[in-house]
Amino acid sequence: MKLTGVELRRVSMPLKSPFRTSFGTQTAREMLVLRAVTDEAEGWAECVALVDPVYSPEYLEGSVDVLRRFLIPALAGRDDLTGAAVAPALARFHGHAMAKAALETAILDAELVSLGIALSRELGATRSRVACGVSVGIMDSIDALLAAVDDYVAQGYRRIKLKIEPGWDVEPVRAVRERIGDLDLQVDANTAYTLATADRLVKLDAFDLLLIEQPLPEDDLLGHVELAKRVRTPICLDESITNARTAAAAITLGACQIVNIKPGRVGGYLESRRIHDLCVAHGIPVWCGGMLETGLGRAANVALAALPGFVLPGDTSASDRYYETDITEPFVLADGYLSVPTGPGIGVRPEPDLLDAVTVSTEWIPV
Ligand SMILES: CSCC[C@@H](NC(=O)CCC(=O)O)C(=O)O
Ligand SMILES: [Mg+2]
Repeated sequence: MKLTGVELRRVSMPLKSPFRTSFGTQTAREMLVLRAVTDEAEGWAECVALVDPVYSPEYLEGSVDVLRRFLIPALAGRDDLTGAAVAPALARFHGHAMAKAALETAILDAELVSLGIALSRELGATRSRVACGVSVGIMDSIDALLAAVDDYVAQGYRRIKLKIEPGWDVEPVRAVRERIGDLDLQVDANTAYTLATADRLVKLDAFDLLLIEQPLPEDDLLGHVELAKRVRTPICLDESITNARTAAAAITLGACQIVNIKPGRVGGYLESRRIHDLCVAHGIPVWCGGMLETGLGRAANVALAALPGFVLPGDTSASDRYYETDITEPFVLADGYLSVPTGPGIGVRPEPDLLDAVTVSTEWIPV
């Protein structure tokens, strides 16, 4: 397969309601959609980098720049291009996992479409549907939080995840646990605590949580090792897990007992499968994280979440969790599950007029 060029499309999707985490509040999701044109098929993907480098060092304009100047040109001139060849071709460039993931996924999608193979099949999925959790932001009041949680429980979500930060942790978790009975419940701090302020997290042991996600800064593996000795609730890492090597280090050190696998954060779906395989070998449960993806990223995440080691509900919510209108056929929750796409590649395509309606700009990069 030979790459002709890549279209980079800035997209802005309004959120149905503000999504507040410990690192800020989002009211719209601006992201990058990639369309890779090859001599055999087109491939689609999205780059999940945020506009600001507040979740990880990557940010949207940085991804555009590194794709335009380094990553896309690195794939020029090859007539044997495959999805598996992308990461090695980009390895000399440090970092930029989300930009690399998007480019690899677009090439992998084109390859699988040309072969008529579904991404789920390529990755080794064993399920036809995946159990879904939902991520609930920090709210202005406990009442507002409970109203939102009631709605998600009524929709059938199989797990509730609450964003927390110092000052919004024990009380909201207690209120939600009392409200939802024994439904699966977990929290995500997005690095908001330090070992000095983490003692509050010991109080969360009273609420039978599935896990506490990324309580400390992403580079504080030893802090997580110490915290894991103080809290009974399992520690799950997100931002700290940047590839299979850091996953192996975190597991070996005892920094985490569960791993959130996010394809954009780790450089793509092939590295995600490597992390999955590593965690299964170590008896570490994994689940699929989310970055408020459109149906493009959501389709690929659901395919990944269908692998056998994904034993916990992921942040693979329905399209209407964040968006009135998705740019693909919407993903609709059925009994708390999403069906795994069966079509070739990622199994979905943007609907042109819906995509145009949220497009801010497009740029063609020939190779
Ligand atoms: C806007 S970045 C959000 C990162 C956050 N993601 C979620 O909470 C799930 C978002 C989703 O439902 O896609 C995480 O750290 O796990
Ligand atoms: Mg997280």
